[in-house]
Amino acid sequence: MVRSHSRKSSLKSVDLASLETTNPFIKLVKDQEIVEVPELELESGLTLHNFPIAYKTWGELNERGDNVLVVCHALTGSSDVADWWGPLLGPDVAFDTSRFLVVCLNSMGSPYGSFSPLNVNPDSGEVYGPEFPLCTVRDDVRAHKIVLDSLGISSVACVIGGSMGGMLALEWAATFGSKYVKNMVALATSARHSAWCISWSEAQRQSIYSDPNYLDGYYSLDNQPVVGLSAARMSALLTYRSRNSFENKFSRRSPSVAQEQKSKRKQNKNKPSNLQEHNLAIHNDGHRQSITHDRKDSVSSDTSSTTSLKSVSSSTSTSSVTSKTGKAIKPAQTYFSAQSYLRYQGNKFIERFDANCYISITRKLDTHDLARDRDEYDEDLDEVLESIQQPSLIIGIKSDGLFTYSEQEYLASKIPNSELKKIDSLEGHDAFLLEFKLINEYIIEFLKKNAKEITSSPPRLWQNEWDGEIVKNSLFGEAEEVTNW
Ligand SMILES: CC(=O)SCCNC(=O)CCNC(=O)[C@H](O)C(C)(C)COP(=O)(O)OP(=O)(O)OC[C@H]1O[C@@H](n2cnc3c(N)ncnc32)[C@H](O)[C@@H]1OP(=O)(O)O
Ligand SMILES: N[C@@H](CCO)C(=O)O
Repeated sequence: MVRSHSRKSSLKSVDLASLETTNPFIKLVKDQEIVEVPELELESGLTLHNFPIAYKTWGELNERGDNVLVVCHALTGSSDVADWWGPLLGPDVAFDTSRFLVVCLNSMGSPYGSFSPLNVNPDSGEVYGPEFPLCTVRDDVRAHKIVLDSLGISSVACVIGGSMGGMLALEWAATFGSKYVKNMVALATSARHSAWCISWSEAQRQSIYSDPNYLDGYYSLDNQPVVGLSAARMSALLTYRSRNSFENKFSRRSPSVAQEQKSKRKQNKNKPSNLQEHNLAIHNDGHRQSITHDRKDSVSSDTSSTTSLKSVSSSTSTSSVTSKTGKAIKPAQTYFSAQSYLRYQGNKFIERFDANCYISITRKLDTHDLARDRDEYDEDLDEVLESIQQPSLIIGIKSDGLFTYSEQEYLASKIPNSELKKIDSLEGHDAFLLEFKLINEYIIEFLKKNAKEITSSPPRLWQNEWDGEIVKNSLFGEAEEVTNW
């Protein structure tokens, strides 16, 4: 793990304590900078003033101000590249901190420090909540460019991102051109959000809307619509993996005791005493907002789960629940490891994300269309892509059902100076966050070819904190040789 070395901006720093008053999620990201962007006109025509953008940097800027890698995060990521692409970050790996200044800026709408529904609206004195303005991917890159300027950056050696981050990478390349953005790497992404992806966003937002605690988005943070938000994350996760990765990982296994504990599925102390309670317990297992506990002791009042099927199962094998004819009831297995995984992931997510932010940032994805309002190309997507002059690397995942491999083929077929690489992983879309070895190799190879002046320069002798130890970067050896997976 490499620690960040903050590069200071000439923009005013935001008062963190005041931001944290209304946004408890900011403190999940350590050591980031948050600056105030004085003004930006959004694509919608609305002008924002003095709004926060969070960022982190690693490495040092060279004298020319051009050894910069801009790394863009995905939907629920933050500026902390070390947190989600850690193995790619450090001396001599893809995001080579001994030669590049690596910068990651947080997208608007995210709860991790940039302008979001959790900020106070100066006009009302209340948090924006559902009144937060629509911000697009193009708005993000224009806001982020203002921050890069404030860091003394003259041009970007390469912009890199996966999924939503890939949308930003494409917008960076199209908006600022090849004089400013020299190269681009886009993984598992699209030039415009597909009908399939828009539909998944919609289904996830509907989960949130249907939570009685949602209150049109005017909920208080201590009573978030966590049921809807966790359901949204569960269905999103299914789109991030593949059928075969789940089959491989879980099959029809039951969860282990540890997994069951992780999913917070409580044992019901009161075993079902009759057939109705027994059936009810199976029926509502995992229902987070069960009201039945008001009527029956036999159903847990725990907010994260209701009655434990395990107790039901054991009760049915050992208990006296019987049919009218006195026959012991033995239900088939109804609780599986795959379920406990989803419940755990849902629980984990509500600890780190906000429902209005989720709605805002999924709407951002839906608006993504590289051709929108690019009148010089008659809003023709082929023409917009053909205008991207930068050497580009497109990385696609064969099993990705969300941003399909054929979408990556399309990008590579239209962007003139591009190459396409494949990740043959079972993991589906999220392979862009998991298949570090291959991604590292592809990016190193691409940068060696296209950012040769920087990759072949001697490492800058800044002191690097690696695994807590202060070490000097090696002056010898090729990147591949020192990459120990
Ligand atoms: C401040 C911030 O948090 S910034 C945001 C960080 N996140 C991002 O950037 C978003 C991108 N990242 C992601 O989407 C994910 O982290 C990924 C795709 C990279 C990896 O997902 P993970 O959840 O870490 O991995 P995976 O899907 O394998 O799940 C592993 C977890 O499920 C648990 N688990 C596995 N099987 C089961 C099961 N049957 N029942 C219960 N739990 C299970 C594991 O114990 C593990 O728990 P842990 O997270 O407490 O270690
Ligand atoms: N797992 C990623 C997927 C979105 O591309 C995220 O949560 O950001």
